[in-house]
Amino acid sequence: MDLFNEIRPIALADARVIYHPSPDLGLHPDAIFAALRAEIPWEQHSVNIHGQIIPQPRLSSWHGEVVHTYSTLAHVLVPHPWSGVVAHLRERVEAICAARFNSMLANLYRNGQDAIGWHADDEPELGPAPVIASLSFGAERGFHMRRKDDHAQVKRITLEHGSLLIMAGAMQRHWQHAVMRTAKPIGERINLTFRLTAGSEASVGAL
Ligand SMILES: O=C(O)CCC(=O)C(=O)O
Ligand SMILES: [Fe+2]
Repeated sequence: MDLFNEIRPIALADARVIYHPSPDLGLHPDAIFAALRAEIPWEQHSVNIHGQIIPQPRLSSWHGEVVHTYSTLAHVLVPHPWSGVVAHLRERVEAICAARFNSMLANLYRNGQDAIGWHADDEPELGPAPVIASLSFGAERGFHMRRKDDHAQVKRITLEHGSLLIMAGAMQRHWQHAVMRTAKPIGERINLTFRLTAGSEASVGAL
């Protein structure tokens, strides 16, 4: 059996979701984790909820060619240029997905208390049916999905060290996702989500 090509479609109505437990990323996942941990400039981002500045329960870093000015963010995020292992992974993931990505959000979940709440990556600049490629390294975490119009429809998968989750089709239109807090004593997890964002590429140089 060729483990690198073991691809598992996730059955989700009105969405296209594919899970690769061990895609060929050209480097061992342990080495990728160590390189990402050291190379990425991890930052504390905050959201502005009705004038209250709230730090996110994780560290993050934007990379690529697109400036993000999402309404909930408390500050404009100027992305870091592609470099090192991040640039390498972008090429590998583009080849595996046969898709182009110009933006990547990195998240560092320091322990089980770090999380990301229910949301969909449905910003207009991602388009109606974005392909989002999500790489996971380090501690395994549960990835929860629920249907936007029926929160009783839920699905949970485990994102393993070195895995790739591809979210496509109308996933972001019909489903939300989250990584919940856990009381389990677990270590660090790094997640990278590669996206293709329209619009603001030209403004990078202006900032
Ligand atoms: O950590 C994950 O697996 C998900 C991250 C996520 O949903 C996001 O950055 O939009
Ligand atoms: Fe997301």
